[in-house]
Amino acid sequence: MRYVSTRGEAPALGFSDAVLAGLARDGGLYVPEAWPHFSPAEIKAMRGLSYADLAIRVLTPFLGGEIAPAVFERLVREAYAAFRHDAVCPLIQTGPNTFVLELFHGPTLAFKDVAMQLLARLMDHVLAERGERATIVGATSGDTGGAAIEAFAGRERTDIVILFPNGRVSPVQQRQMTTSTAANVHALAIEGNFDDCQGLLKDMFNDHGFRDAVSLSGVNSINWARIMAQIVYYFSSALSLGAPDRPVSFTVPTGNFGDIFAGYAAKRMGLPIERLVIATNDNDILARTLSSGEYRMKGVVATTSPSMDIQVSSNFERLLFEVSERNTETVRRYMNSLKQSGAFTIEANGLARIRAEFDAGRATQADVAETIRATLARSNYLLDPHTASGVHVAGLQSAGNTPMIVLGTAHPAKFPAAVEEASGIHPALPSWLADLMNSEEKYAVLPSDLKMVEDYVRRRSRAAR
Ligand SMILES: Cc1ncc(COP(=O)(O)O)c(C=O)c1O
Ligand SMILES: N[C@@H](CCOP(=O)(O)O)C(=O)O
Repeated sequence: MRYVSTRGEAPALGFSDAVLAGLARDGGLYVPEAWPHFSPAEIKAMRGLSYADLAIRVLTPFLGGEIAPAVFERLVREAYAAFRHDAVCPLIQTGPNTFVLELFHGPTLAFKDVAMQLLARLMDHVLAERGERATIVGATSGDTGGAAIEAFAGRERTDIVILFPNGRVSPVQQRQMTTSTAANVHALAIEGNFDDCQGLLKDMFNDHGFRDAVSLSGVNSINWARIMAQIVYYFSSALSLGAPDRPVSFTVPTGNFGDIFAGYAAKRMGLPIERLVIATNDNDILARTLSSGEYRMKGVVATTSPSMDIQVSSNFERLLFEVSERNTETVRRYMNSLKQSGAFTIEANGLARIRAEFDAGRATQADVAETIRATLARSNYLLDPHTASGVHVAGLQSAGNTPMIVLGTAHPAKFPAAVEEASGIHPALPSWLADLMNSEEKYAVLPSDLKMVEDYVRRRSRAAR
C-alpha cells in the first residue's frame, strides 16, 4: 500500500513515512493509492469481534506490511484499553430508528481520542525503530489539542506544540491543553480563529527549510492515520445494526471534514452506507457548497459548538480528489483559487458525485439549544452542542427505514455552560478530570505571525538542527 498526494506533486510514500509526514510536501493530503475492499462475506465475518479485534481486521490492509502484525496488535490493544467503556464506542438508541454513536469515552471525552491514542503509539513505534525524534505541531478549535496532548505527553521522542484560538475554546477544552505538566508539551494561544491556527500549521509544513530543521510532524486529520483509525467505528456501529445485510446512514457534526471522510472511506471499503449527512453549525460553508456548488468563505462566527467553527475544511480536499477521479490538476486549481480569492466552483460531474453520496444541513445556535432540550425531554439523553447539531440535521432528513446513526463527538461536560443553559442540567466532569478546573495553567500567547510561531516552535524542539 502506497499513499499519494491529492496535489500529485509530492512523492508517493509508504505507510510509516505517510504517518510521519502529515501534510504532503506539495501542500496536498495523503490518500491510499487504492481503497482496500471487503466483500459482504468478509464484513459478515467481522460480527461479534471486540473493538480492538475489529480495528486490527479493518486497518491491517492500510499498513502495507510495514508494521509487524504482533506489534500492531499490541499498539491497538493498548490504545483501546485507555477507554472507559467496554464497547469503546457504544451505540445508544435515542429514537425509533435513530442512534447516537458515543465516541467520547476516551481520556479527554472527545472523538479525537479514538484515533489519537493509536496515532501516538504508531508514531512512537516508527520513531523508535528509526532512532529519530519529531516535533509535532497541531492546530485545534478545541478538542484535537487536548486529545493530542494527552496522547503524546511524556513521550521521549516527540515534542508537541498545540496552537489554539485565544478565547475561543471552552474553559474545559482550554484547561485540557494548558494544565499538562509534561516537559514535552507546549500550549500556544494564537490571537485569531481556528482557520488562522490551521493556516499557520500549513505554512510551517510548506516552509521546507523549517519543516526539515525541526522534523515537523502533524496530528491533525491532515495526517492519514487519523482518518484511518476513525474508519473503524463506522464498521462497528453498522455491524451492530445488521451490516452488511442492512444498510445504515450517518449524520456527522462536521468542521474539518475528517470524521465524515472516514465514513466515505468505510463506504469505499464495502460497508453498506446509504447516506452520509454533513451537519454544520452557523459556520455552514459545507451546507452552502452542497446546495450551490460553490465553496465560498465568508468569515467565522463563534458558536456554542466551537470545535466546528471552521471555514477551511481541510479534508474536503480529499473528497474533491476522489470525485474529480483523482485529477490532481483539478484539485490544484480549486486550492489555488481558494487561496487567491477565497472561493472555487466544483465542476458539474464532481458536484453530482458528491450529491449522490452526501446530504448537508445547518443547525443554528437556537436549533442546537432546542435539540438539547427536546432530546432530554423525549429520550432522557443529554447531548453536547456538537452532537446536538447532528441530531437536529438528522431530523431534517426524510425518515425512511434505514437506521440513522448520529456521531456523538463530545461529552456534554466539555461544554457545561451551553448545555446547562439549554437543559437546566449542569453536566459534571467524570472523577478522573474532577481537578481540572483547579489545576494551574501554563501557556504562551502570540499573534498570528508565522515567523514568531516558527521561532517559538524551534526553541522548544529537541529535534531542531
Ligand atoms: C466535538 C467535535 N465535533 C465535531 C467536530 C468536527 O469534526 P471534523 O473536523 O472531523 O469534521 C470536531 C472537530 O474536529 C469536534 O471536536
Ligand atoms: N475540531 C477540531 C479541529 C481540528 O480538527 P482535526 O480533526 O483536523 O484535528 C478540533 O477540535 O481541534
